[in-house]
Amino acid sequence: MEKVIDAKTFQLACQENGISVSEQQLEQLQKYMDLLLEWNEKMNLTAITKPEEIWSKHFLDSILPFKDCHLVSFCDVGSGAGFPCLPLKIVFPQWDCTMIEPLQKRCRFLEHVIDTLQLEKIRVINARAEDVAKEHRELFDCISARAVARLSILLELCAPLCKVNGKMIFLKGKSGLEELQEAREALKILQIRFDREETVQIEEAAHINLYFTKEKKTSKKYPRPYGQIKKKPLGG
Ligand SMILES: C[S@@+](CC[C@H](N)C(=O)[O-])C[C@H]1O[C@@H](n2cnc3c(N)ncnc32)[C@H](O)[C@@H]1O
Repeated sequence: MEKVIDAKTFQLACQENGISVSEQQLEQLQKYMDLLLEWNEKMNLTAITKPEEIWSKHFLDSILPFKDCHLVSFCDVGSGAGFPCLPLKIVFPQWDCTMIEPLQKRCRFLEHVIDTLQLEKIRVINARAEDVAKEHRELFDCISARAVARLSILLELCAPLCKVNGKMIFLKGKSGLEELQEAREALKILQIRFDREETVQIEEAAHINLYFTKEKKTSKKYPRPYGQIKKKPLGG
């Protein structure tokens, strides 16, 4: 893959992976980048501030793991400044998207991007995933999270939100495989099948994407309160 440094090389990299990105979608991504950099001066949204790094480490990194997904409803847990959900929504506008983010300031930013880009079929829930999951169960075809928690914790937060036979896709750094080993017991308890891992080299860093299928309905026991999950992750 050519080094991704601007809109054109980003578009080519997507094309090589079977994803077509139109000029209008590139403009929307550029606008999102402008808003991210503008708001980042007032609040902590991202440590990545060079445009060429945003194209690769935020946009491409968010989109490539989902290149084979054909979805109806998608939920991003711990969206922060919108990754991976917003680049996905721009490139796959037919998806119905939900972002769950507990920090109100970040939610305000996410709402502002949605309004400015006039995105439809997308919403922000200002809450923690474990609180949403108490009420709203088995709702989404696919749940994802990037840089939110270790895998055994994420599985407990996300499984209740996912439909039976739905997918869970977690974007991990180099600790991904070690986290997978650590989460073996949690997978058994929550009846989640590990499907595959995919390692993607984004510039100097290896990114490990982990793919799962939820096989059975999640017991009402989960998720436990966050304090308990953190203190004693399932199987830990
Ligand atoms: C390091 S940021 C990553 C943001 C984004 N996913 C990304 O990759 O750039 C982690 C985000 O997860 C959110 N978060 C932490 N615990 C959470 C929970 N229990 N439920 C939902 N979001 C959570 C935080 O508020 C924060 O915005």
